[in-house]
Amino acid sequence: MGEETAVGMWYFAAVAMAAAVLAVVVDAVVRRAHAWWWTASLGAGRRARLPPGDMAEICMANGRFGRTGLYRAFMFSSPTILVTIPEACKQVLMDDEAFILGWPKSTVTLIGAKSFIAIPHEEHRRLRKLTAAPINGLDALTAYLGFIDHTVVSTLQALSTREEEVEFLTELRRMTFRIIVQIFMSGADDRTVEALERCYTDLNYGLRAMAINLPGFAYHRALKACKKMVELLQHVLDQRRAATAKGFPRPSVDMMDRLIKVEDEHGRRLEDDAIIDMLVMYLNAGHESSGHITMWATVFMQENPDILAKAKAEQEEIMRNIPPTQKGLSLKDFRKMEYLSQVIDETVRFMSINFVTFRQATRDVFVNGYLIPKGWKVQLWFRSVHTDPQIHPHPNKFNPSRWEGPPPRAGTFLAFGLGPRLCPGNDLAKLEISVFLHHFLLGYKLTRANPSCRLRYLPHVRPVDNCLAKITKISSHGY
Ligand code: HEM
Repeated sequence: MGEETAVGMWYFAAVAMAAAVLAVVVDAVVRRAHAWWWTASLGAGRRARLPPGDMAEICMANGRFGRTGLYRAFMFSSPTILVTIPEACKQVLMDDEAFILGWPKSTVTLIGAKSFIAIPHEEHRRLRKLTAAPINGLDALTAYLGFIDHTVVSTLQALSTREEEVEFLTELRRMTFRIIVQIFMSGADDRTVEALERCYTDLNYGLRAMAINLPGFAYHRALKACKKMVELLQHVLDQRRAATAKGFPRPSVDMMDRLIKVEDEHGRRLEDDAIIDMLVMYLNAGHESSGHITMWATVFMQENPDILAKAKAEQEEIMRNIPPTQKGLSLKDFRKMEYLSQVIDETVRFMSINFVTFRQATRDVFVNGYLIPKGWKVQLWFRSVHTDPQIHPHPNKFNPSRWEGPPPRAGTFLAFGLGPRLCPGNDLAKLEISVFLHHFLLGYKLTRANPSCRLRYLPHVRPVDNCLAKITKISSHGY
């Protein structure tokens, strides 16, 4: 190497080093400027009560600042408190006066300004009571059990007769979508249901994507899907109103009927756009998570022969006790599925499909001794709670038996949330997932095309091949 080349290399290395140092210094200055900008107005007293953190755009909370459970950061252009421990999550989730929802604007645009994620407190309570009652509690769900059972059986039959491999997740999302559509707008024609289902695929990719409204971006496609969905739902609503005006009797009351008829204390009814936003939200929340969890529970059982054998034995026992005259499953049978229920709880813990949720403080609040200032956003990290070894020993082990015994301490299991915003579809979700697993365990096998397929984490964790697999019927077991 010539002397000149060596000098050149040293020079290059020195410049690179200086650039790196400068980047670190600029980064530190920007962090301090951020921190100063957002905290200066709080005054020294309130500032001193803030949780640790440095208002950087991304905060490596737990590791960097010790186990305080609350950290401050700067996310989605807002000063934010991240909450990662059960007691603090519980306090925030239970208090819907001090903490309203705080979803990013881009999410509200997609899900609807008149849906639960954006309507005022009182309106939320009123509409939640109306819509949650028909799907909450096992007695209310009796009305849907026959349809769920029938849909599951026909889905599995159809999948197992397909020569080629199928995208198991896609098929499950379709199945759970058909179930939620039946509950919310029974009798919708197949073309509308399929068109809506396609829209939801685009909507979901956009929900947790960067809000860039330019062709080629997921958010742009999601906005287009939303527009189409509103048109489709408006058409169904118009048809429903026209049929009612002509006096055609409805075979049974579904959620759309309830939303059309409901009146507030002044006798006012919901406008069409409010009904549509509610439908957009419920149809979305009502099928995506259930479809994903059904897939993961099936996959985990296939991957763990002991768990599969135990779950199958429980279902065989239930089958032995079903009288020959009974058609399909009953709620009594479902109540006996104790181990299967643990498998589902473990799947929702293990996958934390809804890994984070968003709130905003309406006033200064102290949580775990730290101040959450008025107006600041709050992110509740359910995944951190579910993977904390001090709460769930060996969190990376899929172990349904950890749910044996008394119910978990409040706040340690947040898969369905908690408090006034607790998922109103939790019983429905568990019922439909159980019915699917019941039939699957008794008669089918899943053979994945790419068992160690790479995962995609947003919007929900899933294999990139959507769980491409062959479904084989291995026994007819009474069905
Ligand atoms: C395994 C399946 C499911 C999981 C893991 C799940 C999870 C959750 C969680 C964590 C929340 C609370 C969010 C928060 O506090 O900000 C929630 C809310 C909600 N879920 Fe579910 N969910 C599931 C199935 C369903 C189903 C089947 C429905 C439809 C009937 C549904 C409808 C909703 C609605 C409407 C909300 C908003 C409630 C409100 O703001 O008052 N979910 N869900």
